[in-house]
Amino acid sequence: ENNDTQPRFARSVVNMDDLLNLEDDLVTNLEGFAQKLSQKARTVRWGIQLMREQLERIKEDKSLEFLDSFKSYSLIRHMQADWLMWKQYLEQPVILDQLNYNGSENLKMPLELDLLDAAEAIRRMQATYGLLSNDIAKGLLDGVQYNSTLAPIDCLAMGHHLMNQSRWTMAEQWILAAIEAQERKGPRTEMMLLSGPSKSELYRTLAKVRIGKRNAEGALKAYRAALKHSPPDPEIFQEYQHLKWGVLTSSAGEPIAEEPNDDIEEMELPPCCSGRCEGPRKLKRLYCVYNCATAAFLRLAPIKTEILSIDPFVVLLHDMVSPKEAALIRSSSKSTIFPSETVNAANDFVVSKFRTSKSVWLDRDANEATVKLTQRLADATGLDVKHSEHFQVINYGIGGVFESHFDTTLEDTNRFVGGFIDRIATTLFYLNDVPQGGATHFPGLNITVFPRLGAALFWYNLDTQGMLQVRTMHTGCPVIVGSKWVVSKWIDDKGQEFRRPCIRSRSDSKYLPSIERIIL
Ligand SMILES: O=C(O)CCC(=O)C(=O)O
Ligand SMILES: [Fe+2]
Repeated sequence: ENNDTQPRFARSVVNMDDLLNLEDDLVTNLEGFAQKLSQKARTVRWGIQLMREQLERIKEDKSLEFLDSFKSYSLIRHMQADWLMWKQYLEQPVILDQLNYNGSENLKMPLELDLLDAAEAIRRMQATYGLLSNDIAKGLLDGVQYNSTLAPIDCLAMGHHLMNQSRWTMAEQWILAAIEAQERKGPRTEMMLLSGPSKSELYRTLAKVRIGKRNAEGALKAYRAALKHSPPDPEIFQEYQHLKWGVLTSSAGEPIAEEPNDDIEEMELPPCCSGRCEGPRKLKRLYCVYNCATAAFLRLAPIKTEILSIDPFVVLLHDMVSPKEAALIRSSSKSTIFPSETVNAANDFVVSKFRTSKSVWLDRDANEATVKLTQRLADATGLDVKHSEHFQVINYGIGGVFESHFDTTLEDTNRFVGGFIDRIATTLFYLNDVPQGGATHFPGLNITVFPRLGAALFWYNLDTQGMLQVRTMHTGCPVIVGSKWVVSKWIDDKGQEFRRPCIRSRSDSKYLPSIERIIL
């Protein structure tokens, strides 16, 4: 993908202000244009009135034969010259002032690619949480009713997006939602003035989707509805007739693309982003401790530590980031944050659909907050955080996800050769509450952690012999409402040899100076 220089509006919330400002400028600009148009219309109307009066005065004379020579002169002059002036005036276009998008960084319009990003995000969110199109259109998201709805044109556009992918079943849901939205007479959009969609267009699209689904009966029914709602439309009628004859002669048109399998597995999203799944979970009950063991300072200020799993070791550390620190980190990365990249098979960094977020690296001295976080993490984990990567600030926008993955970079067999460094542990600091969705989920552990401002999720990717713990596979679940800000910190295996030495069995783990000692 060579779209790496595009703003990718859907992938973060940081550019939404730019978009709102741009929309504001565009509307103001259009208002200026409308003013010029009304000015012109006023001039024309006034001209009409003056000419009418003139005409009445002339006609007041009983008969045209008595028209005096001055009046005749005046009429001829007017008709010969003034109408030319009018013609010129009327033909002169009213110009819409050009906004300078191309030149300016903050005046970028969303592209087709952005709409694609946004529509894909909604499709993924729907598949992950099992949301029905009509519920979304009515503002009912995973059981929560919001005071906002989608317009018919929004639903129709989702339908078109899915039709392009031959996802007929979902497309049909969206077109039906569009029809319902149309009937609901909810908030109106200005496009109703220019391009509808009309009822007949919606039903015609429904017919096309049903042809895609090979549901000829349903398609005919939709065509009949389209015809009922439109003035006689030969094009629709012809489509209807074609289908009818095609059905009667049982050669239902050209072959149609197979519908792709909308399995969540195919999208590598786990089935339980909602956190409401039954399933094996080793730790049946909440298990909390005050950690005052991994640093002397913690005897004064122990860290509330929630143990989520023992093997692999996963904990949720509380009060690791203050609201002020979180705000500082967010604001200091807003201008530098960029579409996140992942490494592909050819080892290139690419903007991918597996990770729809924006991110930026901050080193430990970037600001007061990163300095504090570094110290707190060292205290909380007992690890040597000098051996770690920079902080990575991540923001997810519409339906933002990070599909299931491991954080490690090496194969087990390469981990101890050539001086390569791998990520022994991961920390995710949550910088805000996410109103809905956006959990970090471990499919292999049935653990779903919803972001809470200030909490930090910590786990070991490698076991005490340096091997990958396969159950540390994890997912950044789609954000449903709001946005999600996290900071990740990956800790190197190299450099922790004395803090978390290689040991053969768990019973030896009492010799670990690192955080695992809190469970002993
Ligand atoms: O955002 C999340 O919850 C997961 C992030 C993650 O897995 C990563 O950055 O490696
Ligand atoms: Fe990760």
